[in-house]
Amino acid sequence: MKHLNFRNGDQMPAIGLGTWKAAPGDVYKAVREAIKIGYRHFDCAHIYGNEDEIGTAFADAFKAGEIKREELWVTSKLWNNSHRKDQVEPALKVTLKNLQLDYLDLYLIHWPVALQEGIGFPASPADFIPIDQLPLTVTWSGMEAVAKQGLTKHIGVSNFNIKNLKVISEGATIIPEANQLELHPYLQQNELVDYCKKNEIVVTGYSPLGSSDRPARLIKESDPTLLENEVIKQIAATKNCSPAQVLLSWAVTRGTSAIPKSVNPKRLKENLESAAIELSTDDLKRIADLDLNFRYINGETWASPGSPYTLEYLWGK
Ligand SMILES: NC(=O)C1=CN([C@@H]2O[C@H](COP(=O)(O)OP(=O)(O)OC[C@H]3O[C@@H](n4cnc5c(N)ncnc54)[C@H](OP(=O)(O)O)[C@@H]3O)[C@@H](O)[C@H]2O)C=CC1
Ligand SMILES: O=C1CO[C@H](CO)[C@@H](O)[C@@H]1O
Repeated sequence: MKHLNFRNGDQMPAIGLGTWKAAPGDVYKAVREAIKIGYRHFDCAHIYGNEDEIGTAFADAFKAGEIKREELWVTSKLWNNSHRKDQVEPALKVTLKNLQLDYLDLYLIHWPVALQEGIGFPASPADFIPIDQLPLTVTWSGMEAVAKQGLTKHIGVSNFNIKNLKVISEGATIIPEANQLELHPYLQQNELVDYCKKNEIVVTGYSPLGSSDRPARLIKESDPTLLENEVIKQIAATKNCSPAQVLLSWAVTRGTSAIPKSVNPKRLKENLESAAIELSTDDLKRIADLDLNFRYINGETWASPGSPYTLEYLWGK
């Protein structure tokens, strides 16, 4: 298994298991199966609503002697309604309790967007807290505090552009160690990925298969999804592998991690094995040409009418 190195030398497995939309009942089985076949990296979040079931799967795998805690890499994320400094530790403790763990390997600020306490998703502009009232630096100081207490080994962010990374890095005692972004051939984000690499910020790509269990497609209904893209399919045919494996191999080849979600045993195996697939310079050139700057997770929830947040704030330079 390929790994990505953190600044202190800790290593995160390049392919992890995504758990968003993995339904109750399914996610327990998927995590147990994933551990059995060799997954060592799990991507979780409080907002996915299934951390308790994932925790039971971890606990049962430990009890069965299949794996030890220190052999796993577990990531979770702070939801947007807990951005005050004093909310970070209680939020992380809820996640640890649900996951039945003493510490996380990586804790991320899920979005650079603050919501009022208790709000899961905004229903009106009053549900937001404007960024000048609760700056990202305040949330980051809460993240530094939980890292210093040992509740998480590493801290980072998700959905941060270069500007927001610079905001929290200035004056920080721990420079962000990781950034989780939407990344796939239709959204390559080269400038942001390069910035992270130069600053030793480990990059994880989410929705690497185009989040195909969501209704979002491309600009037009007739456009192919990533898994149906002709170039991806042609490359897959030459390697006798699946389109998903080409997408995941591309992610790992460019030095990023990828966290495909699956609850299907055959696809779990296929995805884990993708890191062994070698892409040629010509394959990489053809995939580079597919970039459309197209987002499956477009951030519109946070930039709804009357919101203090805009798409330019989220995705601009
Ligand atoms: N930080 C953030 O803001 C975000 C983080 N994430 C994280 O990233 C993870 C992955 O992204 P996600 O949006 O779930 O979507 P993915 O791009 O991982 O796509 C998941 C879909 O692809 C299917 N699939 C899985 N493997 C294969 C395969 N080999 N061939 C064909 N289809 C396949 C799955 O179905 P099946 O399960 O039936 O196999 C599911 O329908 C999330 O689960 C979450 O952990 C996602 C979005 C935002
Ligand atoms: O990780 C993600 C998937 O789930 C959330 C919504 O339920 C998204 O907001 C988020 O980016």
